[in-house]
Amino acid sequence: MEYIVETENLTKRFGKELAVSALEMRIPKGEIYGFLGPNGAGKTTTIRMLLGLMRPTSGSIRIFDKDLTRNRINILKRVGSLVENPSYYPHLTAYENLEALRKILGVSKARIMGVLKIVRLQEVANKKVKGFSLGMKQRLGIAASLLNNPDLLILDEPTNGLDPSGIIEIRQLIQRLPQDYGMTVIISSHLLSEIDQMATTVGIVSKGRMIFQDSIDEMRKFAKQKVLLKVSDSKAAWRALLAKGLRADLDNGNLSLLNRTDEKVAEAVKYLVQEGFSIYRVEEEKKSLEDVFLQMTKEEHVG
Ligand SMILES: Nc1ncnc2c1ncn2[C@@H]1O[C@H](COP(=O)(O)OP(=O)(O)OP(=O)(O)O)[C@@H](O)[C@H]1O
Repeated sequence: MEYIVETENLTKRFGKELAVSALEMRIPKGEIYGFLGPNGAGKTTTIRMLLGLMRPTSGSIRIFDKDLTRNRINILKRVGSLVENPSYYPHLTAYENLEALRKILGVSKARIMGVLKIVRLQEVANKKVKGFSLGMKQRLGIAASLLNNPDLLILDEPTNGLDPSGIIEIRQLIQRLPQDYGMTVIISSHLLSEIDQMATTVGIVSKGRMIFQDSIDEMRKFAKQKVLLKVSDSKAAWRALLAKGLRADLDNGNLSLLNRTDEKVAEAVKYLVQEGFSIYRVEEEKKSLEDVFLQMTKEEHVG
């Protein structure tokens, strides 16, 4: 497999504290790599090392199959990044802000409208940034990170502080990048729900260590959610569902459906009602990243 990013034993210490510990990151080409972990897990430290902003205590980083320390400038020319909240000139327009960066990067003027289109800000290109919502500012930050037409895009918590519609906009924008532009994307987050529908590969860090690295489908097996049913007689209802061939679980008196498709849930509910059960609640079990961690640390899985 062709890896765009490959780290060996990547380690960073701050005094006695081990912020990143023997990380073996493997990011295949064209993937959206969700880099997940709770606050303080070491995501930002790892990203800073990938961007050559911080030296590893030990270990090595290969990007585009070249060693980062020896080919720093050539590698970073092909990398775009958005780390921390970007700063803008609020009294300048979106276009003018990008123009200032364009000159530094030495890319063509045409690229400015190109990246504004990608992030769907072309219509407000000539509006001052001070009137922008947080979501628009984040999109402008992504536009800036795309100016040099990178092969690898690294976004550190780009959805931080955004409302749900802002998160969806960023998601839709990022999802198109590998297909439309051949990019590989790293996106870090402390929220599984944000990464869940965007990433194709996932790396999960906890206390500086990689505790899981595999495809999103493999991760979903761990994070499998259920539909919980609150019914009048859960044990009898469970038996009835099984007898009907519907997959269900009874755990401490709590009944849940294992097949979450709309059709199967509707079928189960309809059947139980027909059989005379009262249904008080049908709800989706929400698993937090912490729940998934707990499960994963029990069965360590680094693919
Ligand atoms: N410059 C620094 N000096 C000392 N300790 C640091 C430094 N930067 C990070 N750390 C420590 O390293 C650990 C990992 O921090 P890091 O910021 O990489 O985590 P994170 O996963 O990105 O979390 P967050 O989402 O909160 O940014 C933390 O315990 C943090 O306190």
